[in-house]
Amino acid sequence: MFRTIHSIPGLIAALLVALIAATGAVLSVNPALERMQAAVPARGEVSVADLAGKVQANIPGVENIKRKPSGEIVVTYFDPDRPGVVTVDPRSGASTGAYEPSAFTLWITNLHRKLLLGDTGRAFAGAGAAAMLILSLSGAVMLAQRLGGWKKLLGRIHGTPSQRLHGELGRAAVAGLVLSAATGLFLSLSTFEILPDGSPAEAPFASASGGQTLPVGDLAALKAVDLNDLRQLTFPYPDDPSDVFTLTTDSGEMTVDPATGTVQTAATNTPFQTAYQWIYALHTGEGLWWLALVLGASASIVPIMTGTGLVIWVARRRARPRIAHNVGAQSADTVILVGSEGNSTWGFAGTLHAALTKAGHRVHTGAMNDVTVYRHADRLIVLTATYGDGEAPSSARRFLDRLANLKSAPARTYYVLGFGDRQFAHYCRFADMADRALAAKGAERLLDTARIDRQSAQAFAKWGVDLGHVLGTPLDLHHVPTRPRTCRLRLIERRDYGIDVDAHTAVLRFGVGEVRPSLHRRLFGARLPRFEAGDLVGILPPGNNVARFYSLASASRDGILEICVRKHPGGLCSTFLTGLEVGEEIDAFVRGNPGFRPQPGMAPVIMVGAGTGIGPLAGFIRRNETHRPIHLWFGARNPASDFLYEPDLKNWLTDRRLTGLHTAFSRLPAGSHVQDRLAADAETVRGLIATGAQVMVCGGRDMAAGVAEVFSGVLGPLGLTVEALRKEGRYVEDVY
Ligand SMILES: Cc1cc2nc3c(=O)[nH]c(=O)nc-3n(C[C@H](O)[C@H](O)[C@H](O)COP(=O)(O)O)c2cc1C
Repeated sequence: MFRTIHSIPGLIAALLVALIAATGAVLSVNPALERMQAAVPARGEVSVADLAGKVQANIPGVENIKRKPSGEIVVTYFDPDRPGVVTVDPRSGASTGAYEPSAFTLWITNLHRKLLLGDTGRAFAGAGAAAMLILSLSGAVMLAQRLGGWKKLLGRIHGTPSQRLHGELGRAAVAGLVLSAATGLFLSLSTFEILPDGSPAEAPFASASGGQTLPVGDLAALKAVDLNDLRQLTFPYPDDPSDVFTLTTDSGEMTVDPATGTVQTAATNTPFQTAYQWIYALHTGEGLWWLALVLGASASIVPIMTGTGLVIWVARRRARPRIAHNVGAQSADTVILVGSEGNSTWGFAGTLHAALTKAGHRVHTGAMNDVTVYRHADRLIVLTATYGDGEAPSSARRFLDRLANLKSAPARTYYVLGFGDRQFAHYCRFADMADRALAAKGAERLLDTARIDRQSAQAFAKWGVDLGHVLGTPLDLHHVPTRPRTCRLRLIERRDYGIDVDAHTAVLRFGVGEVRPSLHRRLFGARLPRFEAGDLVGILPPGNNVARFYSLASASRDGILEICVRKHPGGLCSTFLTGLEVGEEIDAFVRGNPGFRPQPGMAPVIMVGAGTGIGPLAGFIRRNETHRPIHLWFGARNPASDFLYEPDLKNWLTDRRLTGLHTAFSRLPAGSHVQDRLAADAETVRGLIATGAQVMVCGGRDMAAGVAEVFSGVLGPLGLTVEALRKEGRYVEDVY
C-alpha cells in the first residue's frame, strides 16, 4: 500500500513538487543574506522610541517603520516632494538608501506561492505541499520496512545505484522535507480559510486624548519596547489630532496616545495566532536563517530524488510483466502472489491467471511483498522462486515479516508452487518456508507444495491438472516462456585450461555483437550493457528460452564481458559456450548482483575462490587501481592444467593491485584444498580480520561450506562469528 501511495501521487506530482522545492531552495538563502546585511543592535541597546525619534528627525513625513525578521528596518514616508520607501540604520535612524526588493526574488516567491497563476496556482502549490508530505512520510515508512524497522533506519541501503541514491538522499532530507511540507500545507489551508486565519491580533479602535503631542522619542509606551521586539510602528496621521500610534510586536498590537505616551488599547495574540507566526517562521526561515538553509538544502535534493524516483518507477514497470484482467486485491476470489527475481515466475503466474480467469474466477495477481488479508478471497496461490542460499527473491523479501504481522491468514485456503533448480543445495527452500508460514498462520493447505525444476513447462502443466482437480475445474496450463530481452555478444578471445585432463574450463571474453543499426547505436556507437564484476550474465543456449547464469569476471568499464565456464558432462549451456569459436555470437542479458561487491573504503579484502569461482574475484582485482590490500586464496587441481588467470595474477602482484596470493592444488602430491590452505594461514587471516577485512567467497557450495567452517575457527579467538560478519556485510558469498 505504501508503495502505491508513494508512487501514484509521486508520478502525478513529481514535476510540481520538484518546482516548488527548487524555488523554495532558492528562496531559502534570502534570510541568511538579509541577516548578513542587517546591522542588528543587541537587546537593550535601542528602544522603539529611540529609533522612531531619530528616524523622524532624519526623514520628514514618516508614516510607518517596519522591522523585518532579519533585523532590516524599512521606513515608508510621505513627504509631498519625496514619497517613498527607504532602509535605515537602526542605531542612527539615517537612511541607508532606497528599499528595492529584488525583482528576481519577487518572481521566484510568486512562482513558489502561486506558480505565477493567482488563486488557481495557490491551490496547486498547496496540493504540491500535500503531495510532498505524503511522499516524505510514505517514503520514510517504505525505507524503514525495507531496512527491517525504524531502529535500523540508518542501516546500509542495498539495491541498484538509483535505489541507493534515492534512499540515502531521502533519509538525509526527510526531516526537513516533512517540516517544509507540513508548514507549507498549513499556510495554504489557512490562505483558503480551511484553517482559521492566523493574522496578528488587532487592538480596538482608540482616539488620542487631544493634548499637546510629545516628541515620539519621549513616549513612555514606546520606550518600554525593545527594537528587537518591533514588527511595525504606524505614525498618527499628521492632520488628524485624534489619531494614535499603532505598535505591533511579536505578542500583539497596542495603540499609544501621542500626547501622554500611554497605552490606549491593546490586544494580545491568541495561542493560535502565536502558533501561526511560528509556523510561518518555520516555513520561510524568516528570523531563523540557519533553519532556512537546512530546509533549503533538503528542498534542493528533491529534484534529484524526483529523477531517481522516476528511474526506479520506470525500471519496476519494465521489470514486472503486465497481467491482463487483473482484478482488485479486495474483490478477487482467487489471489496469486509471486516471488520472483528474474521475472520468469511472473510469466507462469500470467498463464495461471489467464486460465483461472477463463474458468470464471475473479483473479488478482501481485507481489508476495504486498501480502495482506484478502477479505473476499477463497484461496491464495503462491508461486515463488528461491535465490541466494535458499532465500527469498526480491519480490518476496518482505513476505515472511508481513505475513507474521497480519491479524489473520491472508485467505482460508492456500497452494504453494516452488520454482527452483535442483542443482542448488536448497532446492525450492523458500517455497517450503512460505508454505510453513502460511500453515502457521492458520490457512488450510489443499494441495501438497509442488516444485518446478528449471522452469519446466511440462511440470507446470501437470501441477495445473492437480490444481484443476482440487478446484473442480479442468485447468489447461500451456505455458510458453517469454524470451528475456537480450543483446548480442561476440566471442573475441578465449583461454582454455584442462582439456588434456578431461576438465575443460574456459575463460571467455565477449565484445558487442552484430545488431540491427539503431539510431542510438549510430549516435553513440555500439556499447556493452552496464555491469560490474560479480554481476550475473544470463545466457540463452540456442533453441532454449531458459537462461543459465554465470558470474561476471569483468566490469563494463573494462570494455569486455568476461566469464569462466567449466564444461559439465551433458550440460547444455556449458557445452555450447566451451564449444564457441572466436567470432561466434551469443544472446545474453545482464542481471545485477549488488550483494556481492567489495565494501567501499580501503579496509583489506580476503578473497577465497576455487575453480571458476576465481572469475568475479579476478574482475575485482583488475579494477583495484587504488591498491587497496587484497589477499587471494585460490584453489585448483593442478598448476599445469587449471591455474586460471596465472599470468594476470602475477602482473597484479607486481603492480600492487593484488597484495598476497596463496594457492592450493588438490592433485599435486601432498595436495590440499583452498580451505586447508586457509586453515594453515589462520594467523595471517585473523590479523587481517582484526584490521577490519571483508571476506568474499566464490565457488562451489561444498568449498564454501568448508571455508565457512575454517573461518569459524579463525574468528573464535577474536570473539567474532561468521554470522556476525555476514550481518555487517563483511562475509559475502557467491556460490553455485
Ligand atoms: C543466483 C541464483 C541463485 C539461485 N539459488 C537457488 C536456490 O538456492 N535454490 C533453488 O531451488 N533455485 C535457485 N535458483 C534458481 C531459480 O530459483 C530459478 O531459476 C527460478 O525459476 C527463477 O525464477 P525468476 O526468474 O522468477 O526469478 C537460483 C538462480 C540464480 C540465478
